[in-house]
Amino acid sequence: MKIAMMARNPNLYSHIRLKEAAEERGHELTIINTLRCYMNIAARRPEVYYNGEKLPRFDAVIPRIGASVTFYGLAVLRQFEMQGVFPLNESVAIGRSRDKLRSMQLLAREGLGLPVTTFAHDPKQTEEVLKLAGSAPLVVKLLEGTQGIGVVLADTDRSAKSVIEAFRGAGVNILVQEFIKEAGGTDIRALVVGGRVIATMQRKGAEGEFRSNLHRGGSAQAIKISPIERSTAIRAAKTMGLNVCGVDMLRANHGPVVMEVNSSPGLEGVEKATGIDVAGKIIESLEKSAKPGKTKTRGKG
Ligand SMILES: Nc1ncnc2c1ncn2[C@@H]1O[C@H](COP(=O)(O)OP(=O)(O)OP(=O)(O)O)[C@@H](O)[C@H]1O
Ligand SMILES: [Mg+2]
Ligand SMILES: [Mg+2]
Repeated sequence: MKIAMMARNPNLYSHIRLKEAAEERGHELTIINTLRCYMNIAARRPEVYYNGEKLPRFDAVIPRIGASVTFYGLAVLRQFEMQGVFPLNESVAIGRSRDKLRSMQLLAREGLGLPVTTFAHDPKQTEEVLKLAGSAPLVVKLLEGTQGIGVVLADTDRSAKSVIEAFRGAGVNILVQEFIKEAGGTDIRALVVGGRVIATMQRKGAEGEFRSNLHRGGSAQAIKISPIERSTAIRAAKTMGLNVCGVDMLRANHGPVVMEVNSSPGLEGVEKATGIDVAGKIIESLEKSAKPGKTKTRGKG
């Protein structure tokens, strides 16, 4: 196969591993800097240009679109989809997963376990939102945050109120969530590839930190998950329409709750913690589905 990987930094662990895994299996993988692509979107034959040249037709595209370049990255991905190139994850599914509020609404509709989550626009409703979410401790988080930045634990209703007001003052959208204390600063990341859970790890926050993100100093180890956790992860991936994703869950007293679904999961933490060749499994799943012209949406949404 001729595979394109949209990525800005070719030297990231995940990108190096995906390239290796593709080449080991006899494929050709070209890394394309997403932001350096340009295109004539009105052309009848959709093309993508790069470094002054028209890119050849690929059989598959692996989008690794960072949160900060979602908007442009998805436009480039759609252009590939319109050519019929099979995307590892479709643009619509990635777009959906980047919005926590939208994601949670879809997951709730499927009956998946979620932390109690509230949202309001008008600052006058702060008190009501707090009441709906239960009472402190509460987690206040940015709708489009990443790496744990913009996730705040408020120990009292008063501090919750001031955190909400501070975020509102900064003009950003937030969610207010019940704090799953019993998770004890850990969460579970299940890597779902092609409808199967292929690797699972537990992340634990640094001492005194409730956020388990590896970027915030957390550590990871392999873990076995329960059948309910497994089916929750698979259903979450399916609901989001993602072929490859990392489903993050918290172990609540009443069962697993989904926190978020990441469409470009990092491979370093999970491969090192589990010893599983996640990159290889991703390429293998691509081999099964990627035939030119097999994209379902062709960018239609
Ligand atoms: N409701 C909650 N109850 C308990 N802990 C929580 C809750 N929400 C978030 N956390 C902790 O904070 C961490 C960061 O939260 P979350 O994953 O929502 O943020 P993020 O910024 O999107 O991170 P990511 O880089 O994974 O996208 C979680 O991994 C979890 O450990
Ligand atoms: Mg996130
Ligand atoms: Mg997270």
